[in-house]
Amino acid sequence: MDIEKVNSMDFGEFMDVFGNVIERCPLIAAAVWSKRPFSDLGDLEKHFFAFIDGLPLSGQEGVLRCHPELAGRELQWGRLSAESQREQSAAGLQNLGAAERLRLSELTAQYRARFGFPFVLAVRLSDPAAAPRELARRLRCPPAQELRTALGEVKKICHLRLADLLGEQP
Ligand SMILES: NC(=O)NC1=NC(=O)NC1=O
Repeated sequence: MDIEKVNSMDFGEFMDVFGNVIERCPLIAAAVWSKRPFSDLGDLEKHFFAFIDGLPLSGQEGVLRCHPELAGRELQWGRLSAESQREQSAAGLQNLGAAERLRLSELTAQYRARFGFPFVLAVRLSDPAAAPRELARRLRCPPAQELRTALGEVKKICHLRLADLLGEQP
């Protein structure tokens, strides 16, 4: 899909395609539609990122809270969005051993208890086996710093999803 096609989309088409590039936050795509025409993928992405950066703290935390846990119940029960399902299963999170799954769930529970939002990691860009180690490292970060790190992961996921949709190299 090229950027001219994107610019020609009406609101419904745009939402059908881009509504979930930020996981379970269609409001962001609905707002970004107003910014058309977009010059290229980078311009489209810039508007998604700018919306997130312009949110108040409560809104930024809300974006993170819309993300499913890594290898959590929603993955077990097949309740993930198509995009998350693809990402998490491609990262092998569906095939964790019982001990690995328990370790990850313990760490994600500690993380959520400390920060008030789930641990978000762009699993397509990281070694999934390193997720527990990365989670344990980030668990020790100051809240303000961790919020920035987590939003950075949301942006990486957004970039990958947009690149997929526009048929570009991520
Ligand atoms: N909590 C998460 O990090 N979730 C996810 N990361 C991805 O890359 N896809 C997800 O669903």
